[in-house]
Amino acid sequence: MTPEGQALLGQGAAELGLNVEGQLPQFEQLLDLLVEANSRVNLTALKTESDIVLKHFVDSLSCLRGGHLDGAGLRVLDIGTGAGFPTLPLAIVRPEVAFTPLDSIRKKIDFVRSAAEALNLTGVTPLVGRAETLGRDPEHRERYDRVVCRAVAALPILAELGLPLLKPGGLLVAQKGPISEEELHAGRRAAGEVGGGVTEVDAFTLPVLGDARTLVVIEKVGPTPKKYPRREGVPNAQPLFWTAR
Ligand SMILES: C[S@@+](CC[C@H](N)C(=O)[O-])C[C@H]1O[C@@H](n2cnc3c(N)ncnc32)[C@H](O)[C@@H]1O
Repeated sequence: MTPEGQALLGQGAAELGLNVEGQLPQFEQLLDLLVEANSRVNLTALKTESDIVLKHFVDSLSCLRGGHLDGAGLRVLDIGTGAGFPTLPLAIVRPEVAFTPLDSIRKKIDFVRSAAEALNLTGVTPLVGRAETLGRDPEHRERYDRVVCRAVAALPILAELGLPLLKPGGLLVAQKGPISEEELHAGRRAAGEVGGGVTEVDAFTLPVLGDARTLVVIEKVGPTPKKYPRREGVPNAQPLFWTAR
């Protein structure tokens, strides 16, 4: 990583209240692995060092706002992790947390697995599959303390995919760009339908770049009805309470 990249990472993390100096070698290695893998398979649209540092690394770390991922032994599922975001940056700074990054695309999870091994992130257990399938699997349903997801789907869809996987009292932390009142309203209704309630809507700007971001937190306050999640593809095709696309 160039000195400019290191400075951006340090500044971005500092704005989030984090000091990542000790983890700089791991972030540098992750950058190298991502750039190298991206030259062979298309893993992420972001290609420049500054984009990867700010829009992948720092953006993923912004998920730590609110302290919802602080706690040794927390079990965290990352739905639609893609090339490992937000899991990999989070696992670098929170090695005491157990992360399960999930994606339906095998080549993406192959990368996440090899990167986690190379970085010695022993708390990371990547999984190929769909959230709808996991949500109906007794080995995964109601087994997680937290579900995180970044740039995956509209809030009502995330509520249906995420809430079945949470233990009672668990939290879904959805990382989004700016969110419309309509999406938020539908998300609140969908959360209620699947046993959750929105407890926090944290609008902020991304360090350095100033892009608008929102962290929406949904708490699992009651059981999720057995009929959720619906079968693969249905939550996306017919989102609960949400028609505006
Ligand atoms: C736009 S990408 C975002 C990737 C990553 N979270 C990030 O922020 O860079 C969305 C990812 O979610 C995955 N995905 C979408 N729906 C899914 C589902 N129901 N179960 C598992 N993965 C899903 C896709 O395969 C894709 O890799």
